Amino acid sequence: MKIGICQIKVVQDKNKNIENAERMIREAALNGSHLVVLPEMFNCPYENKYFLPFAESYPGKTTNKLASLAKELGIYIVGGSIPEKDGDMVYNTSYIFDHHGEMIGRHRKIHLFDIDVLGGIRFKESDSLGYGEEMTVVDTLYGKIGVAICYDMRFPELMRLMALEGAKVIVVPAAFNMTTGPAHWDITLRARALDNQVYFIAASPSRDMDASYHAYGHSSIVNPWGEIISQADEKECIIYGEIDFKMIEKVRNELPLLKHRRTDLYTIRKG
Ligand SMILES: NC(=O)CCC(=O)C(=O)O
Repeated sequence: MKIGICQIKVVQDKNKNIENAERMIREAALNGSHLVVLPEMFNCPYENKYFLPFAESYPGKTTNKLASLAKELGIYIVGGSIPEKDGDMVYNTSYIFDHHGEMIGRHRKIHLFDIDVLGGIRFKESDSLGYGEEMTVVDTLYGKIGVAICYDMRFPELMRLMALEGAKVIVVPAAFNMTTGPAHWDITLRARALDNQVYFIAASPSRDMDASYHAYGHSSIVNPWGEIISQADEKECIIYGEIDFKMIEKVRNELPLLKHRRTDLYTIRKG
């Protein structure tokens, strides 16, 4: 399975963002991608004040475009994430489409990015967004794929549950920043891939120093041995990588971490 990650430059015009995503998805498909991945909030600047005005209910303009592209091009799309409106709530939501254009999964970000790093970044997603409540693992022709969004990847329990649920590939639309990105991006992706013996696919927007949030970029594909096999810099681009399912089995057989877990000891006992 060939993966294409579109590291999109997000602007303040939703239509332009959708057009740009379409252009890049078409290019990635033309170059042989079976699964195309977009970044977190790819149709909307990553700032609380934009989430509600850019939000749409399902089905909407953005998801209709993704569904029709998936069908026309015969590819799977993990549609980054967009602000999703549901009643009075807005969620940070990723829609997943199969090669027939059917929506096969929807992940609402479970862990909201509420942080305050002294001298660095402060962000409080929960000021404008609601919490997702479910893990997302979808069935594809290629096997099971887990989907989570950005800050979700910092929670090893969720990643492990997806692996135990059968995911061989974990896809994470994301948007780390210039405080945490240089310090934590590579190491987190590599650790999650290594711990769970999965391919780990992380998609970021490109960096725009004129925006209020400076995305780290560095969209990456990491193999189950923890090696980065493809990585972008900070600019708009598409990167590619092959998923070798035999390698997942080989690593899991040679180093049977998932089998060696001592689950009998992993419960905190009181008293
Ligand atoms: N959009 C996000 O969830 C950002 C997460 C992030 O930057 C981090 O350090 O975690």
